[in-house]
Order: sequence, then C-alpha cells, then structure tokens
Amino acid sequence: MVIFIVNPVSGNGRGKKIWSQLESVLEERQIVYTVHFTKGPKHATFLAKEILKVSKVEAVIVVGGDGTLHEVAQGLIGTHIPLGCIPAGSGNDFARAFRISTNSTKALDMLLSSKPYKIDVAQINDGFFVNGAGIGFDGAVARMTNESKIKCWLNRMKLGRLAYVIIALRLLCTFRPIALTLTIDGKHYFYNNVWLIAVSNIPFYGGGMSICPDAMYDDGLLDLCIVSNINRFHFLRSLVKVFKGKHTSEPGVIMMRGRKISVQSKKTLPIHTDGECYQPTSATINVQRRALNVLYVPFMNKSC
Ligand SMILES: Nc1ncnc2c1ncn2[C@@H]1O[C@H](COP(=O)(O)OP(=O)(O)OP(=O)(O)O)[C@@H](O)[C@H]1O
Repeated sequence: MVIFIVNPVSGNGRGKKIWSQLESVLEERQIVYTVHFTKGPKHATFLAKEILKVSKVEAVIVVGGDGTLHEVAQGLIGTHIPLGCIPAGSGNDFARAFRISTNSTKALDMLLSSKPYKIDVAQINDGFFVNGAGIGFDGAVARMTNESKIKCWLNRMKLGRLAYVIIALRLLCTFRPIALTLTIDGKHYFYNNVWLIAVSNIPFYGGGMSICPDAMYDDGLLDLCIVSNINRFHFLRSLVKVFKGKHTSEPGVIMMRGRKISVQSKKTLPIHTDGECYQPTSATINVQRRALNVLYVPFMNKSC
C-alpha cells in the first residue's frame, strides 16, 4: 500500500488543492492508498513513525514542501520504506534536485513507476537533514522568511521563491558577520567574519539557489560553501550569482567537502536545516551514508 502524507497548508494551500486533484487520479486508477493530513509542526514526523508500525507499506509519498519532507524523513531515515515527494511547497528544492515534475499527475506517475534508491542524509545535533543546512546569513533569512507574511502573499501568486530573495536583500543591510571555528574531518579553520556556511547534500536551497552546484546525494560527502571576509557589496554580488551557481569563484567564497563537520561560536548561530530553524551555539554534522530510501526517477526523464 502507498501512504500519502499531505500538508494542506504547504505552498499556502497548494497542498490541499493538489491532493484533491490526486485523489481523483488515484480513484480512477484504482490504486490502493491511505492518506494522512498533517495538523501542525512536527505532526508529519509523528505520522511517519506511526507508519513504521503498519505492515506492507510500499512507499510514503509527501504532498508538500521541503519542510514536510524534512519532518517525514526524521521518521523514515534508517528504514527501508521509500520516500517520495509531490512538490506542493514554495521552495521544493528536494523535488528540483530529483527532477520531479511540478505537474502533480505527472509527478505521481513518475514516483509510482520509479525504483527505490538509497541516498545520503546528514545528522545535525539531534536531528537529520536531507537537502542542506545553512548557518549564519541564510539561517537568519530562513527564519525571517518562515515568520514573514511576504511568503504567504507571494505563494498566492505562485512566486513563493521570491520571498527568500526579498528577505535576503532586506537582511543584507543589517546582518553582522560571525566569528566561528569550523572543523572539517579533523582540520580546524578560524574565521572572524563569516556571512554564511552552507552544508549541502543536494545542489539547491532557498527555492532553487544553486549554492553547492556539485553536491551529490550519493557520494558519501557533504559540500560546503563558506562565504567570509567580504563587504556587503561583494556579498550581494555573490548572492546574485548564486542562482546560477556562478558564485563559486567570487572573492571570499570557498567551496569544500567533508564527512564530519562542526561549527562553534561564542554567539548563537542562526541555523536552518531543510528550511527549519534553530539557534544553537554549536553544530555537529555527520554524513549518514545511504541512510534514506527514496523513490528515484532516473535523470534521463526530462518531463519536469
Ligand atoms: N495543518 C498545519 N497547519 C499549520 N502548519 C502546518 C500544518 N501541517 C504542517 N505544518 C507545517 O507547515 C510547515 C511548512 O510546510 P512545507 O515546508 O511543506 O511548505 P512550504 O513552507 O510552503 O514549502 P517549502 O519548505 O518547500 O518552501 C512545516 O514546517 C510544517 O511543520
């Protein structure tokens, strides 16, 4: 049986609309399924853990955005149950990385005919992330975006991605770079003025920004983009280039890779993991090789 977890409020109500379309397609095709609707933050994790008690689960398909996918993954990581996603959020970076169609019926067909494939994830402090984590500027942008009404307005016009950009431009004027120690696979790096550190398992974050263009979800490594020691103008220039992944050779931008990463600071660090926000003073990140089974659509399929 296929189990759907639908976040009705993802993409400002797009999740609910998409589900009503999918429901009739599923009935028409006589596909046996169960559906659960999320009722609030972290409910999707609870639902995923409950699903583990059900026998004969073929797959769990999320209808929602990266936040819902993140929550469901917390329950499924380390199990064999394959996870798929029909994009219904505002950012949809997971769906973008796996080239899942934005047309919900096509996405359903792609997922139902796909094969399970194990991908890497990362453990960060007590949780996991699937897409990536952002420390510093992007952690702060994610927090402000989640709290802001701009995202709701833009989602209504199907321009949810723009919310990150508008808030990033606003925060650019006030953000103060952070002093921190970064450790990658036992090597220590000290930075006085860090704008951001992105730790990525897939190339995208923030609704399609290609922050770590070469990140691969099955190479046993996490890609890092570190931006430090530049002024606001140069940071803005890198920010503009990040959409096409052209920022990597800009001054102040360093790209690295590693398996075990830790970040420590005397101040609290704004952090997001798959768009969900925290404020610790340190973070320890370890890659978890092939720990999540996903419904995998081979990349030669260009129908998205
Ligand atoms: N019924 C609900 N009411 C309010 N919030 C909910 C409900 N169900 C889930 N949530 C919360 O909604 C949040 C946002 O969901 P999600 O990330 O899937 O959509 P999005 O923010 O529109 O998309 P994206 O993350 O791709 O930008 C999740 O963090 C989840 O905890």
